[in-house]
Amino acid sequence: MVAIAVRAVSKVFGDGATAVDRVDLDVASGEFLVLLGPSGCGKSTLLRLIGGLEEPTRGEVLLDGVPVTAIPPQERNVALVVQTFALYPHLTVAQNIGFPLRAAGGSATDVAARIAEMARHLGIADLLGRRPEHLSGGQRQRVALARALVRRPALLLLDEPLSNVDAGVRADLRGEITALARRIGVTTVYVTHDQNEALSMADRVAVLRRGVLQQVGPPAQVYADPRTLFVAAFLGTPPTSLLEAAVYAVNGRVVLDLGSQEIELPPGDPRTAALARRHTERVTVALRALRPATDEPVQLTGTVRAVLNRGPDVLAYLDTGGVPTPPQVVDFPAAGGRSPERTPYGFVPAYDPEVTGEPPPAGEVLVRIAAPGTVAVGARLTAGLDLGELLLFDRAGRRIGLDIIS
Ligand SMILES: Nc1ncnc2c1ncn2[C@@H]1O[C@H](COP(=O)(O)OP(=O)(O)OP(=O)(O)O)[C@@H](O)[C@H]1O
Repeated sequence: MVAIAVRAVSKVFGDGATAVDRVDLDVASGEFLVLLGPSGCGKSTLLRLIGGLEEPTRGEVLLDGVPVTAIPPQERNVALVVQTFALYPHLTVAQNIGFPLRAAGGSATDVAARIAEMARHLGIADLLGRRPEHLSGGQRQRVALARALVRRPALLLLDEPLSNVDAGVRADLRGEITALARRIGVTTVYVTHDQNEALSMADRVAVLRRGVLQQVGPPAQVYADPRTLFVAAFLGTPPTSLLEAAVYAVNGRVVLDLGSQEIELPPGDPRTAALARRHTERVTVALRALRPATDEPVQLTGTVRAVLNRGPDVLAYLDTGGVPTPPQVVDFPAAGGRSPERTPYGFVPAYDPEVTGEPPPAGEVLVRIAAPGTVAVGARLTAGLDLGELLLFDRAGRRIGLDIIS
């Protein structure tokens, strides 16, 4: 096992594209770290930089304190498995798994024992005589993992290894990979764009956007306590609802005006001081799926626009009449919006001057209704709001009041 230190690493490709932008990251020995982010955010490039397969333009990567570029490839003891891992078609499963050991001059007995051990770990002992063409996608990735791990690498790098595998098998393999990495003791960096995969597998998850590291932490923490609007929007099943609000903060009263409804923060809410400085500003309110109202002091009412039955629950798409922030979280301050209008509190919010054009569709929040409950399209529905779970972001996508909360 090896500890990874990424120090102020940037990677700029020949065409000028910055794939990785001043990333600092530490991965402890034996840790399972997942790099998460949308397509093109630099995950694979960062993984390759960690493995020493790419050289940083600036900064350096150290494995157990030694810069990787200083270590010859054959001595790096790094194994990489990618999405479409090529097995040798003319070799059997056993020969494929044993290939790296034979290439390194291992004895026949030792090679056979290690093949049997890896095959047992990955549940493919009955496939050893088959050729890759007679394997399913999931079985092939098991063989690829066995071949990567048979050399007992100190560092395992996995680049979307399950994206070509059927959904059911993928769920099984997620659990097996994390259990196996822990059992055999290998530091693992796993790349995915799938938040569920990341949250279910990682000891810690590192979220990347456009080459910039947004946040690193245990899955539950990154989910519950996102530092940026991007992280809040990227993590959420069902998707996080994002609404625009104008801040009214006068005489100790703090109201988030959503257009047709409002959320008033109670006196003493830890975010009050931060919001008091933002009177008349426009902020983004991020809401994870709500529940039908019971006796919460703050509630949102709307018309049910669509209903999605998901088995264990029903998801209602509630039109609250508010203004949405685009879910893809475009670069601020260019987010879509509406023409400036006075709020009921008598001020014109500080909207971005460049915003013009059509008013966006009305803001929608998702309400999760426990099965077997249901709700009709067109019905009025009131959702309850837990203010402790309300996330607020400024126009640069930074969390408001985080300094107070954390
Ligand atoms: N060899 C290369 N030459 C030029 N640009 C590259 C090269 N490799 C990656 N890039 C660019 O760097 C950026 C990051 O790419 P990278 O493959 O690391 O992203 P990713 O998050 O892994 O995406 P995906 O999930 O789609 O694989 C992209 O804009 C990509 O086009």
